[in-house]
Parts: sequence; C-alpha cells; structure tokens
Amino acid sequence: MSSQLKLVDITKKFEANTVNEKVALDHLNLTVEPGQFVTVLGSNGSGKSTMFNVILGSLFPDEGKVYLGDKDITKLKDYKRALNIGCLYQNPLRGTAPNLTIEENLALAYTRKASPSFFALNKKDSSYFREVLSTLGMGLEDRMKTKIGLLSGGQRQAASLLMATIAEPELLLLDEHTAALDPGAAEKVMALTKKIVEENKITTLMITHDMEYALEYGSRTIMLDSGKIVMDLTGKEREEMTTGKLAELFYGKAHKRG
Ligand SMILES: Nc1ncnc2c1ncn2[C@@H]1O[C@H](COP(=O)(O)OP(=O)(O)OP(=O)(O)O)[C@@H](O)[C@H]1O
Repeated sequence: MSSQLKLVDITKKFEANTVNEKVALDHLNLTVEPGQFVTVLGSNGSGKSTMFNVILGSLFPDEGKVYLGDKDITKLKDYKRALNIGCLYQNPLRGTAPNLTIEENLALAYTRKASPSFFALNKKDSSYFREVLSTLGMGLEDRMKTKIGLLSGGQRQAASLLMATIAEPELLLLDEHTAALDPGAAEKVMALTKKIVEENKITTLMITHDMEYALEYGSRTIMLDSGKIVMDLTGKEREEMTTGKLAELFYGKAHKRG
C-alpha cells in the first residue's frame, strides 16, 4: 500500500556551531501524495542525499517532522522503517548480497516483511519468483540459481528494483539508480522502473542528474538548492518545460551559489 510522504520544516546542519557549519536542509517542506512519482534535481551539495537519509532514518533532522502515511516516523530507527521503504542506489553492488543467488536475494527481500504465514510461504516459492523475474524480460527467470554478483550492472539493477518493490513498500527512493549503467541498460532499467512504479502505484522519489529523465518520468519535478525546494513543477507547467529551459534554471541556481 502506497503512502503519503510528508516532510515538515526539516532542518539538518552538519558540524553545527563550528566554523565549518553547513546547513544541508533548510526548513524544507515537501508533501508527496500516495502513488505520486516525483523526480528530484539539484546540483552537487544541494541536499538531495541528506533529504533521502532523513527519510530513511540514517540521519535524524535537527528540526522538523517526517510522516509516512499517518505515522510520525521522525524518530523511528532506520532498520524499522526499512521494512516500508524500498531504496536503490547508483552502485548496483549496494543493496544485494553478491554471494547469494537471485532466488535467495528475492526470498530475503520478500520474507523480510511478510509474516511467516502459510500465505507468505506459499507466495515466496520459486514459481512466484520465476513469474516476477520474467516480467523483466531479461531471461533472469532461467538463471535463478546464479549468484547475483555475476550479473551485469543492468541486470543487477533490474533485480534490485524487484527486490526493493517485491514486498510492496509504502515508498520507493531511487538515488541515481541508472547513472552507473551504459545508455542501453539505463534505458531498460528506467522503462522497468516506470512499469513497476505505475503498475503498483508506489509513491516514488527519484534523484537524477539527467534533465530528460527528470521531465520524462513521473508527474512532478522538484529542484533543490541550498537545502530548499526552489522549483516544483506539475501539470501544464511541467508539460511545457523543456530540457533547455530546465538546464538554464539548474545552472542559474548552481552558478549563483557557487
Ligand atoms: N556527513 C557530513 N558532514 C559534513 N557535511 C556534510 C555531510 N553530509 C553532507 N554534508 C554537506 O551537506 C551539504 C548537502 O550534501 P548532500 O550530500 O545532501 O548533497 P547532494 O545534493 O546529495 O549532492 P550530490 O549530488 O553531490 O550527491 C553539502 O554541502 C555537503 O558537503
């Protein structure tokens, strides 16, 4: 079940009260509706990763609240919220166990959340995984006993995407998850991302440095600068936005800061 994500007045400082103090998030507010797919732009150091870390609970904000659905998760430990938040990173090596097979990795991801009920045991069997893997169209359903570390980057990101979504998370965070792939593999993983996110209506935030991806995928684009949301595009305004205009805005912000 997808949930609403709400960040209320989030501030996060590093090395507070020192000469090196850095305000990474500055009274940031963001509400993402259930099932909404939001692309996130922002130059290096604008606060994107810090925002994700605050959502994941690997960092706690100095001020502000984080809500997932109707739950205040601001102080919830990261491993507890990990059950409800799927995450994918740029590095295809992150988030999977390389020495376990595709099947074992999927079983881990799936049963991590499911209660050990008859229903769960029934669903996690090989035929279910085979069926899910076949939806990727990469032939991985015939390689279920292959160690996941032996797959190509693109195959591995596709498998990771399945792992991140197989337990039906309330929220999916994608942190430049295609940036390390060659263009062909990146396109394939993006097409899969769109399919999985739209079919399952998962609330999703995707960080990207690719202006085309930012406008092509999802239904909303936000831009961070100095820890704040400085642009929030939806509807007609987004439809009429071009990558050229977006790049101008983007480099305008980065230039002013820098
Ligand atoms: N652990 C830390 N200690 C000190 N400063 C930090 C730490 N983490 C982040 N920062 C600073 O906070 C600011 C925001 O960093 P953040 O990593 O969130 O940016 P980003 O938008 O994800 O950048 P990138 O695109 O390079 O990943 C930067 O100025 C960064 O140097």
